[in-house]
Amino acid sequence: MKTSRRIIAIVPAAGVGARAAGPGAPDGQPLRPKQYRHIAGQPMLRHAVQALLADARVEQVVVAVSAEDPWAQAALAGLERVSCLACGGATRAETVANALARCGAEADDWVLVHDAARPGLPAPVLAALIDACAGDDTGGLVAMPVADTIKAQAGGPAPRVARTVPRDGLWQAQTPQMFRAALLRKALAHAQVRGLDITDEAGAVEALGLSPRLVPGSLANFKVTWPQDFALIEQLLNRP
Ligand SMILES: Nc1ccn([C@@H]2O[C@H](COP(=O)(O)OP(=O)(O)OP(=O)(O)O)[C@@H](O)[C@H]2O)c(=O)n1
Ligand SMILES: C[C@](O)(CO)[C@H](O)COP(=O)(O)O
Repeated sequence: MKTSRRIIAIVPAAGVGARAAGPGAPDGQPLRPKQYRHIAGQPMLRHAVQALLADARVEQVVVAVSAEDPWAQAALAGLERVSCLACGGATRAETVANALARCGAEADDWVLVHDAARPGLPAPVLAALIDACAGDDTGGLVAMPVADTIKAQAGGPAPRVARTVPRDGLWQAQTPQMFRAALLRKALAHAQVRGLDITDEAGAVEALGLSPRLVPGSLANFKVTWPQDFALIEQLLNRP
């Protein structure tokens, strides 16, 4: 029997971008979800998808959008190796699980999950993740070692420090995150049945008792989350 080892990317793009919305557009209309706002001349989603397509080992990019999404087709027009599924869920994890159920990945295929909100993924970071995971039994994720001193917040009306948290060995999770399709399906189903609040694929895999590989990421791969993030990502993506 042939062992399938394709790499299929899933881009969850069914969020509303509430934290990025700010006060709204100057004309009073609500802003479109952040993944469709233009950065360096094209939608954020298109940048994120192109970053994955830059590695020829990625066979297909599956973009998961919400059912009433009127923007995805235009945002992805003309891109090869890209398909779109209207399978958004109430949470990011649900969107990923829905896409995983419908994307056609076989058990042994690798699945790379990458946020639409991370348009600055550098090609060498993606290549390093694929290289590191291809020979790994569990899979892994891109992440950044914590550089700043970390404070835990105390209760009360205004934010105050409860304590300083030792940062040794702490990493900030980014995407892409790369796992075999069968493992990721099992992990997401397990998290759902147990009612676990997981915010990334690695978290679901960890809940099975496994230890995903950490691959150093990049500051450029930050998640566009707040209104002020657009100016920064615009500068980064406009750099020659
Ligand atoms: N139900 C959801 C929620 C999020 N996402 C996607 O998950 C990625 C990371 O999520 P985040 O940055 O938190 O995006 P939003 O949920 O849109 O942002 P917010 O929490 O500010 O509303 C984004 O590509 C977003 O579109 C998704 O596909 N389905
Ligand atoms: C998956 C993720 O990008 C890792 O940092 C992040 O958790 C997604 O954002 P959310 O705010 O947790 O949905």
